[in-house]
Amino acid sequence: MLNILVIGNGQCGNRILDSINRHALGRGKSCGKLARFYSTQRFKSHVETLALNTAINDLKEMKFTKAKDRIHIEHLHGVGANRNIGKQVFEEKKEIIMRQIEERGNFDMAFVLTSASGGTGSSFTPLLVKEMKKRYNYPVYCLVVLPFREEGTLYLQNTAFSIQEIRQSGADGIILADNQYLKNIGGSIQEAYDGINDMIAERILFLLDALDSEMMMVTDLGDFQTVMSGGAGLATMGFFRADKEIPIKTAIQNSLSPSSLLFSTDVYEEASRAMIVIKGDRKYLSIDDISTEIEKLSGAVGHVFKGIIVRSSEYPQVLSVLTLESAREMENLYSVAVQAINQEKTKKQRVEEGSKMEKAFSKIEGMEPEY
Ligand SMILES: Nc1nc2c(ncn2[C@@H]2O[C@H](COP(=O)(O)OP(=O)(O)OP(=O)(O)O)[C@@H](O)[C@H]2O)c(=O)[nH]1
Repeated sequence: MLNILVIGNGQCGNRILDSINRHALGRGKSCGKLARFYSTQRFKSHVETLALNTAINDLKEMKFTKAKDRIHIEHLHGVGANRNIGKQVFEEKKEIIMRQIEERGNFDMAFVLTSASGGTGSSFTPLLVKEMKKRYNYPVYCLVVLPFREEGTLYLQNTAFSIQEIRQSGADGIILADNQYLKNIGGSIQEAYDGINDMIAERILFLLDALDSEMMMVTDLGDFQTVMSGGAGLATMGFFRADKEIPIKTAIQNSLSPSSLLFSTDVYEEASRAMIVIKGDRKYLSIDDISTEIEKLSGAVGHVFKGIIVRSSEYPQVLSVLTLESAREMENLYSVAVQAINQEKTKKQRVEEGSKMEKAFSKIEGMEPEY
């Protein structure tokens, strides 16, 4: 049995964590508010979850995460997308935060979930990972959500710096999920968030289940670590669940298709290593067909680990984890972020030079109101 820690930082991280807990409780979206009080989690592994946030309202909004796992790091009502304040708060509250992790015992692996663009999650995550890697010797993976590109200059510049800092923090890999890429999920913004969070939760839970299952063909934590250490330290995940009998080759291809991935990439061009885990009834899992399809992928990618879990009377499900040696979409994002940083810099300089407003204000210097 694996011991796994999942931490959600900031609002986005908290919400994805809550979605993971909801799925783990086996609950549908309509589940009542009180579920957390009488349900026990149905993880096979021993999974501890921890939500950290400076904004108490974000923590209160969580429905499926136990109160003892929602930790308020006091600082007004969030850090307002200011990563410098976020970093300062983390340093001030570091021991309180690390004690929460310490109290939860020892782990085989940890995930840290966050948005790249907000203030709290994106500034806490690199510092937290750095601290965890200093104190513990288990791998720490980050799942990082990229912003909608139209969310503004501050979010774009935060993204550029936070991803760079997470890469330098000692994290054992970064799994990317891109709001912009996934936004065609449709509906209102809240529905899009819920849909994206569910996609991420489903993939993470499948992965945890796979790493801790009896397999006909085995992929384990070691294989996952090898996959994640490949490429440029960036990865993404795909998932496909068949709702009827379909050829296993098609199910594998579907898990690698654009509509299944969390981040825009052509896996045959940009992936560096992969892990494919297939689950389903034995009668759907032709080993020959699986091998042919996996060989096609390894021909393009390099090394592909494959795992097969037999679950009677289940249609095939396929999870793909792919590390990337290049990521064109990330390069585009950094170009846009550089423009955003320059735009902010120019604005700041204009304010500092401040001439126009300062001149206007100074006109009344030394004067008194006359009545
Ligand atoms: N996928 C997804 N993205 C979200 C969700 N909530 C917020 N975001 C994205 O997260 C980014 C903002 O980061 P937050 O996590 O809200 O910020 P925070 O870490 O709480 O930081 P502060 O509010 O600045 O203290 C934006 O790009 C949002 O689009 C969510 O539930 N799901």
